[in-house]
Amino acid sequence: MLLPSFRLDGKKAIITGAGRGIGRALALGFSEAGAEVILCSRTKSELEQVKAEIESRGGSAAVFPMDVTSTEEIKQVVAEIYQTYHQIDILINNAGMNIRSKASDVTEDEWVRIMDTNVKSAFMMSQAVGTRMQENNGGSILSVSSVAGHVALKTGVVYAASKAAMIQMTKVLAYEWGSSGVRVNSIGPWYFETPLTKHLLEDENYLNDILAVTPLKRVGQVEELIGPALFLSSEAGSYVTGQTLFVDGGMTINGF
Ligand SMILES: NC(=O)C1=CN([C@@H]2O[C@H](COP(=O)(O)OP(=O)(O)OC[C@H]3O[C@@H](n4cnc5c(N)ncnc54)[C@H](OP(=O)(O)O)[C@@H]3O)[C@@H](O)[C@H]2O)C=CC1
Ligand SMILES: C[C@H](O)[C@@H]1OC(=O)[C@H](O)[C@@H]1O
Repeated sequence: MLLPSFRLDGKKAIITGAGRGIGRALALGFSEAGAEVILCSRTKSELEQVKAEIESRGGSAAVFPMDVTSTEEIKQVVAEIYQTYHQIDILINNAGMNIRSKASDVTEDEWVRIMDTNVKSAFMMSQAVGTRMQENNGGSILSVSSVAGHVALKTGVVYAASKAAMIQMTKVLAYEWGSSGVRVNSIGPWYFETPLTKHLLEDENYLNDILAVTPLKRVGQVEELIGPALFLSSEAGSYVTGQTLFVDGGMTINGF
């Protein structure tokens, strides 16, 4: 059998920010691929809705509310998850936010909130889960960065710095943990329709600006991230680590 498997049967996957948007789509997709998904975010009601949707489709999910900006909460909830599951095979660091200020207007509070939510959380989750993966038989960590971590956008310098940090963190964790069978990768989306971007994409002029630099001439649908994420998290990506796959409709290749 030459074809690799995208199936995740018997695998256990933690997904942060799973209550809506990209995280919800990945939770539904990874469940359909056979994984037992562990749903984390602050809003328990959203997580319960996703759990119910997964179960209605015959899948299995658990809700573990968590504020990823709290390192203590990460340590406590990850310990609780391991008491229940004993082994985690996949971690998706998806939780994130943005405050789109001009550089000259950025406040220290904005810096802290964005950096804590987007990149400190991803590192602390990776450390809490990745060190346990090394003691078991390895695993896969996937962080959701952004094209903003690779090219200059008008969506905020702090957000861009946080997403660029995720890309470099991916490389160094992959470098340190490869020998113990832990693969570490990222995906870098361009615009996808989610609650985070809905108000932006409803602005016709802003949408036209996006389409003007997007070779595929459309924004992405969250379901289109499931395949790339599955590839990097499953046996199909077994020899891929330290990489960032931009899922961007061609936006990052743009020149003139
Ligand atoms: N949509 C897009 O176009 C793009 C998105 N991205 C990235 O994708 C990821 C998901 O974005 P998207 O789905 O659009 O965003 P949404 O705002 O739709 O969802 C964000 C998710 O993260 C969770 N979250 C936010 N803060 C915290 C926190 N402190 N602790 C735990 N969970 C938290 C939210 O739940 P709750 O508020 O209940 O905690 C929610 O489930 C982000 O990292 C974003 O930067 C990257 C490129 C493009
Ligand atoms: C492509 C970016 O990541 C996108 O831009 C924004 O303003 C949102 O924060 C999205 O993340």
